Amino acid sequence: MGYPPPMDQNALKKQVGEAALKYVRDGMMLGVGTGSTVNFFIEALAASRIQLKGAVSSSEASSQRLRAAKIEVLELNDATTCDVYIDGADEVDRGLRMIKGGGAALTREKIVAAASRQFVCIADGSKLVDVLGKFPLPVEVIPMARSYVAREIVTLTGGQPEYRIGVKTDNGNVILDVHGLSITDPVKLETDLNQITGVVTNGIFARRPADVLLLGTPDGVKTSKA
Ligand SMILES: O=C(CO)[C@H](O)[C@H](O)COP(=O)(O)O
Repeated sequence: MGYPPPMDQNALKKQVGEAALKYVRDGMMLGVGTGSTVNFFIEALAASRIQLKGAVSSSEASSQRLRAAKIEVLELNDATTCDVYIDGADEVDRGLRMIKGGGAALTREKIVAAASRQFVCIADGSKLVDVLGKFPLPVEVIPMARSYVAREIVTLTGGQPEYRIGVKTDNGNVILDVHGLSITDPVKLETDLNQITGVVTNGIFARRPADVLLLGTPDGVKTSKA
């Protein structure tokens, strides 16, 4: 005894979920992402006294949690822009570029991130990588184009696309997870994948990286800025 037990991944997610409150103020229009780290953020927000103008959500799942916390959820078309967007990541590099979409919400996440003035990424320390790509890259695809897009992805990247069976996105589409990538030029691959007909979008967030990264570590929250 004498040493505190190591913090588990959920404790680190909770830590950064709570730390993200520092970026949220009364009267803001808030963009809210998707996933277990964001769920901790929503819990912290619900327990706070912050009075938002409203929230724009990146998924039906987050909208439900926000409404349960009595936070008004608006359509992006009505909100126009968000002051801050808070979201997690599956991988993040030191340039604050990310892979996202493990929860299949990548397209709406990318849209809300694009329409937000500031993007604060919250992640536990295991998500930090030198090179993106160990986490299979999610690509949202129009269902009828699935096989065609998979073949094009093999030709373009040399990676192995795998159909995420049983998953339908909030937009009614399917997900291909691309294994075996080492993404040394994330902006180029993000752009090139989106040129394949039938791709809705892919989970590389490099053209619009995060502005701030809050990384949960056993030594506390580490903040990096772009
Ligand atoms: O991109 C996402 C959902 O599409 C999530 O941000 C990502 O999967 C991280 O999830 P978690 O916070 O549960 O680790």
